[in-house]
Amino acid sequence: MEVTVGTAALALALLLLPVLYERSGSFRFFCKMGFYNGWILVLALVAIPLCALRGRDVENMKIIRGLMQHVKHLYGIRMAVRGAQHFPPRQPYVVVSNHQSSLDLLGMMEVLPDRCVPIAKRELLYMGAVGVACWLGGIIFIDRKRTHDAISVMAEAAHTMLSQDVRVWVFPEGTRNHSGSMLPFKRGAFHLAVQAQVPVVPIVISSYQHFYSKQERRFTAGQCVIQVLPPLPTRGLGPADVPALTERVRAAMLEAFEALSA
Ligand SMILES: CCCCCCCCCCCCCCC(=O)SCCNC(=O)CCNC(=O)[C@H](O)C(C)(C)COP(=O)(O)OP(=O)(O)OC[C@H]1O[C@@H](n2cnc3c(N)ncnc32)[C@H](O)[C@@H]1OP(=O)(O)O
Ligand SMILES: CCCCCCCC/C=C\CCCCCCCC(=O)OC[C@@H](O)COP(=O)(O)O
Repeated sequence: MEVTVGTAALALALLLLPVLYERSGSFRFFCKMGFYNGWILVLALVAIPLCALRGRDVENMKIIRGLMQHVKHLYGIRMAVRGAQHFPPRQPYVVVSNHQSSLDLLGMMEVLPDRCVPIAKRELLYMGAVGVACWLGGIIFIDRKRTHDAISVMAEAAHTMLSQDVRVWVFPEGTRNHSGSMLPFKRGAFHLAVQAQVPVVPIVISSYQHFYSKQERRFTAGQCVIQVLPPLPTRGLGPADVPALTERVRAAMLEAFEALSA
């Protein structure tokens, strides 16, 4: 008898789910975000054996990028890339981009250059299969609670960039920012570029506000623009130039962000 009641309750709940999905925006939002994270987990499980053939290697980012590129279609997100001609050919550089949400992964994978790895918070490493896939992809992990260690990792990255022809992608805001603008930039990416004497390539992802809002629990189909801005050279610059370089790049990115998101 208990089993029958339980089964009936479960069946009723399952029948109600599509109604709830149709009627409740919040429920839809959580389903979509849950699926996003779950699907990335599944993709990571696919990526691991493929990447493991090479071991930890930045070339594995091509596999990760390839596996991620269909995800935007599942959500009806159209992405337009502008300014791709600004990527310097055949040399290391530091990409800096704004960071609104974990959806930025979609934009990143849309334009991620070959041999380019993100710098990520250490916590990602502990996300099960996702962490393993990131590690195999050569992603550089930093402990944000230990400034000194993070700076050492960045200094090491400057050597790796030059010795192994690697590009690095940094979110200089240092955290996701849903405010509709940009946080002040941390200077790590710019120290890195100056230490390696490589250009900074700013990338701006337009606001998601018209199709995605965490606060309002709204997530519909939509469109976003990914704008690659002209690179800024750092040859001849030293540590004293880093604050001005940081502000210059932020000002250019903010201007582009406001224009793209208007
Ligand atoms: C198929 C599916 C598979 C899986 C799916 C694939 C997943 C892809 C994953 C993508 C991951 C993306 C993840 C993104 C993130 O995790 S964002 C968060 C982590 N990133 C950052 O934090 C980068 C930005 N932060 C910085 O640059 C910081 O400066 C940092 C280096 C981290 C240090 O931060 P903090 O402790 O807060 O200190 P300050 O920024 O205040 O800096 C202190 C002073 O040190 C100077 N400084 C900074 N860096 C350097 C350096 N490299 N060399 C020398 N000096 C440095 C800085 O200027 C400060 O001094 P002043 O105040 O300027 O005098
Ligand atoms: C054994 C443990 C199992 C744990 C399983 C967890 C499963 C999680 C599955 C998928 C997660 C997909 C993660 C996508 C990565 C998004 C990158 C990102 O956006 O990181 C945020 C970081 O930039 C800034 O972090 P904060 O805004 O400071 O916070």
